[in-house]
Amino acid sequence: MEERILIVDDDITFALMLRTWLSKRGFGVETASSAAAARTALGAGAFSLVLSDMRLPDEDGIALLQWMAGAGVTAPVIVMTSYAEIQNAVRCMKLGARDYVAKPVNPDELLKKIREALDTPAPKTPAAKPAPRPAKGGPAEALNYIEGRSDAARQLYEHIRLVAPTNMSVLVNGESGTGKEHVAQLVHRESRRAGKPFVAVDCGAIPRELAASEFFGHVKGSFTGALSDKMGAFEAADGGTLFLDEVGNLTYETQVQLLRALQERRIRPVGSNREIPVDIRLVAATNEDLEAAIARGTFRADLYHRINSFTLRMPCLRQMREDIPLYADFFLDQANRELDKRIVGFDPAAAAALAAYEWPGNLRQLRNAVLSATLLAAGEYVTCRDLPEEITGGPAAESPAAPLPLRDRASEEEQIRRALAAAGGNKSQAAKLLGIDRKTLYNKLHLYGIE
Ligand SMILES: Nc1ncnc2c1ncn2[C@@H]1O[C@H](COP(=O)(O)OP(=O)(O)OP(=O)(O)O)[C@@H](O)[C@H]1O
Repeated sequence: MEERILIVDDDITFALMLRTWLSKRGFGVETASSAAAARTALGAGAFSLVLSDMRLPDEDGIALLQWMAGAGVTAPVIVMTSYAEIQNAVRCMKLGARDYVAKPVNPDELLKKIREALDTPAPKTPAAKPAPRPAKGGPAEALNYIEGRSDAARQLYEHIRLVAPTNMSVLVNGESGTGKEHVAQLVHRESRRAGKPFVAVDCGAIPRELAASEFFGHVKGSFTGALSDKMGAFEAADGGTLFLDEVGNLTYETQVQLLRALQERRIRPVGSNREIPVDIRLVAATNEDLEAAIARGTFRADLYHRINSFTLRMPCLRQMREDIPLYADFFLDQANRELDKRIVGFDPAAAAALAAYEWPGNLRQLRNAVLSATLLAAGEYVTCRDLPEEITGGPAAESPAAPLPLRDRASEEEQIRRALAAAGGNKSQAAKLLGIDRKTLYNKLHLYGIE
């Protein structure tokens, strides 16, 4: 019998992604977007495990745990929580949660914890069922990205999920570093071709004279240097997805050849007279305005229409400002793992500098900035000193443009202490960082007894 997991999270996109990912690993998965829906689902069917977010729209994870204990639901619970809420996760563990994972979720870690929870019977469970091993895990790549929560990001992922299951050719259009290749892979993973190959060709990197061979293959001896038979990208992607990156860089001649192959659904390797039928779904990416290229006469209109049954427009990072902290935390987590460091977060000034910057290099630039800052950070937090100068506005400009919001009383004291530390004890500077005037800061210092 398959193991059934209930995911409780009001972030529907994330829950669906997790459901797909876990289903592919052999679990039966259901989702609930509120504590009330979770109670209904738990009441209606047996689950082997519950994976619940800490914050739910109607109640928190703690209340759900208490209800489960009262209702005699013994399935182990793993809570998902942000770094800021680790304290609550600890409370959940005291209330009987089996484990917790930090969001953004690291898929390998999550799978490991799920398996551990399923393999170790709960102390009070009298007859734990023998757990059949879930299907073997696929590449960890599957969750190696995070979905933004801004309107622009939500709309992108909504469109991806609509177009992915179809056979339509997709053009991914956006600035460099916005994650076009990631999106192309996601379209593949969420399609019916997911079990088949995903073959990426960087159209900007193929020498003109080798393009035909790269796409269609060649037979030995067909040209100087063709030392053996070679399979082309079309044939390699048969049944799956062919991803043409930087499609605007194709020469006119190659565009004609591609168009023919796409129309006829057959290819002929260079030097061969054998035609091979191919079944591919095309995803192409570009950071160029292809319509302008058509107007200039450098890109064929007929090929454009072939590769562009549907356009996915990638928002640039500055259009998703509210997602910057989310991505920054995600990249920090990646960097901590990669560099074996334990940096907890960004100090207020660094966080504000990240939020205010324009990010011409988009997610790639943010990832690189966070990676190098993680390497440089000497304390617990990334500070402005650790960030590249173009982001902080130079070594002297430690004060960011955007003020830091003060949220609730619990976090306020901590924010104030961090702002003071970031400002080297200078109260005017700290007040500026916090977006409050000096007098208010003095009042608050008095209130919290901060010297
Ligand atoms: N949603 C995401 N979550 C986490 N990381 C991401 C996401 N999207 C992109 N990245 C990271 O940003 C970097 C750039 O992504 P990618 O190569 O897909 O961009 P691109 O738009 O194809 O860039 P280019 O046009 O320059 O080829 C990658 O290192 C990737 O890891």
